[in-house]
Amino acid sequence: MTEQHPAPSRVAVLGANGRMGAEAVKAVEAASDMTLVAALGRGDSLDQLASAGAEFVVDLTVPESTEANVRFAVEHGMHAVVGTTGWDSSRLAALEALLAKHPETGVLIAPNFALGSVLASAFAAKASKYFESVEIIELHHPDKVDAPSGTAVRTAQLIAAERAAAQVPASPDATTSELAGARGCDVDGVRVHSVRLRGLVAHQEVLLGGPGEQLTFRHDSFDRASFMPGVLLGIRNVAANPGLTVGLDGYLDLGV
Ligand SMILES: NC(=O)c1ccc[n+]([C@@H]2O[C@H](COP(=O)([O-])OP(=O)(O)OC[C@H]3O[C@@H](n4cnc5c(N)ncnc54)[C@H](O)[C@@H]3O)[C@@H](O)[C@H]2O)c1
Ligand SMILES: O=C(O)C1=N[C@H](C(=O)O)CCC1
Repeated sequence: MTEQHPAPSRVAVLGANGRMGAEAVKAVEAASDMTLVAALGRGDSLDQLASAGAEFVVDLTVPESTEANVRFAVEHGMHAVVGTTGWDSSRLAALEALLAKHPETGVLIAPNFALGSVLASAFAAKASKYFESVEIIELHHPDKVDAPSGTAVRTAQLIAAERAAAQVPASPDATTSELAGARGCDVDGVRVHSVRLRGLVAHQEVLLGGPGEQLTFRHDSFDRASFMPGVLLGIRNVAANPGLTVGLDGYLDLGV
C-alpha cells in the first residue's frame, strides 16, 4: 500500500518584492509541505489570492496595507500569518470582531518571527518584576519606516503587564527637564529608545536595573533568514489555532 501524505499547504506571500517578503518566498518554496501559489507586490489585486486557491496568506507589507490585506484573507476563509507592524489595539479589536464571524479562520500577528527574540522578550518580561528599573533599546536598519519597532512595543506591553500584576512601582526617574526625545518614548510606562544605523538588521536590549546590578537581555538578528523558521512555524500552526493569536509565543510552550 502506498503511504498517504497530506497535500502541501497552498501559501501566498504579500509584499513578495520586499526585504522580508523575498526571504519568505524562498523559505516557502524550500518547504516540502508547502506550495507557493502567489507572490504579490504593491498594486497587485488581492483577487489573485482567491483565483490561486490560497489557503494561507503571509503578510509582509507596510502598516498602511496590512489591515485591508488581512481583512480580505479572513473574509475569503484564508488563514493569515502577519509580520507587518502597525497593529495597534483598535486594529486588533476590529480584527477580533471580524474573526468572530469567521470562527474557523486563524490569524497570527507576530511582531517578531525570530525564535530568539520571542524568547528574550518573554524572559525579560518575567524577570522585570524583580528589578526597580526597566528600559528598552531597539536598534534597526535605517530603511525601517516605523519607530519604535513592533517588537519593542510588544516587549514593553508584556513587561508592563508582568509588573502591574506584581504591583511593581514605576521605574524611578528624577528627570525634570529634557530635550524632546532624550528619554525615548513611553509605551505603557516603559521607556523605549530607537536607534537607526546602517549595517544593522534588527536588535533589541532590555535593561533591568536594581541596586548595584544590571541584567540585560539582548537579541540580534544579523540576517532575515533568522525570521524564516518562525514564519514556517506560523503557517504550520495557524489553522489549528482559530481566532486571533498575538505573538509567536502563543504557539510555543515557553513555560514562563
Ligand atoms: N515579524 C517579523 O519578524 C518582522 C521582521 C522583519 C520585518 N517585519 C515587518 O515586516 C514589514 C515589511 O518589512 P520589510 O523590511 O520587508 O519592508 P519592505 O519595505 O522591504 O517591504 C514591504 C513590501 O511590501 C510591498 N507592499 C506594500 N503594500 C503592498 C500591498 N498592498 N500588497 C503587496 N505588497 C505591498 C512594498 O512595495 C514592499 O515591496 C514591516 O512592517 C516590518 O516592520 C517584521
Ligand atoms: O526590519 C524590520 O522592520 C523589523 N521589524 C519588526 C519590528 O518592527 O519589530 C521585527 C524586526 C525587524
